[in-house]
Amino acid sequence: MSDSEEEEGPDRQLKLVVLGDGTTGKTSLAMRFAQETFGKQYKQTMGLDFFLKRIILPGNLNVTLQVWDVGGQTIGGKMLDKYIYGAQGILLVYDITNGQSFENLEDWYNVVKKVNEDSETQPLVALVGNKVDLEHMRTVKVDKHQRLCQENNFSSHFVSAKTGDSVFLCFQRIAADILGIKLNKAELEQSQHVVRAELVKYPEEDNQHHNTSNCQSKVCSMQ
Ligand SMILES: Nc1nc2c(ncn2[C@@H]2O[C@H](COP(=O)(O)OP(=O)(O)OP(=O)(O)O)[C@@H](O)[C@H]2O)c(=O)[nH]1
Repeated sequence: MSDSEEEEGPDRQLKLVVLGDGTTGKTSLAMRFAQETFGKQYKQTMGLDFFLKRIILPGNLNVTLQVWDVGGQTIGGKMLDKYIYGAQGILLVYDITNGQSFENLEDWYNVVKKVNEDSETQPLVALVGNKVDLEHMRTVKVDKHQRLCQENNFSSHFVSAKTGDSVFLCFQRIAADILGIKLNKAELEQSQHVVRAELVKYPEEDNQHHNTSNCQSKVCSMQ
């Protein structure tokens, strides 16, 4: 074995399937994780999209995450079972501002259970509340989320695909849990994404207006 091989260690592949209602932000989450981008424009996923991302877990373990981003409209369709089959991890995603998307996770989870009913190994299931940047519009109480996790032994995550808040951490924790690796506090903190505030740029003439006496509250806004 060469030095570089020794340093890098063996590669592992994990299949993670992202499920949940349309517009909860599944594609945005996968794109934020795999490509560090976010698009405000909604484009419905027809069927399935794939994303690949290689991460390194403690012990120099290289893990390639295959993220299967399943369109919200596939529930009840013929292909869904096939997409879920063989997954080591399932992300059940809802939008914290949309109560129905939380309630509907029961249907998604029922499909997961059905697909795995004869399987010896069960996938790890993560409950992911997305859009925490819209905390002021939250309709799904944190208590409800925690209860569902406890009742079903789900791992618990709150993220924002928009700001990137806790997105890498979410995937890293899921991969580590599947592989039975413990992340220490420093590793967890390192993965916490610093939330970036966007500066609102006013047109030139507006700037003059804002540079007057009451400018303090208007020049810099956070979105
Ligand atoms: N504010 C906010 N908007 C988000 C966030 N994540 C996604 N969105 C927006 O929500 C809309 C839907 O996002 P998608 O990622 O396409 O949702 P999806 O779950 O993949 O939808 P389907 O393809 O229909 O299953 C888009 O307009 C996104 O820009 C988030 O964290 N915060």
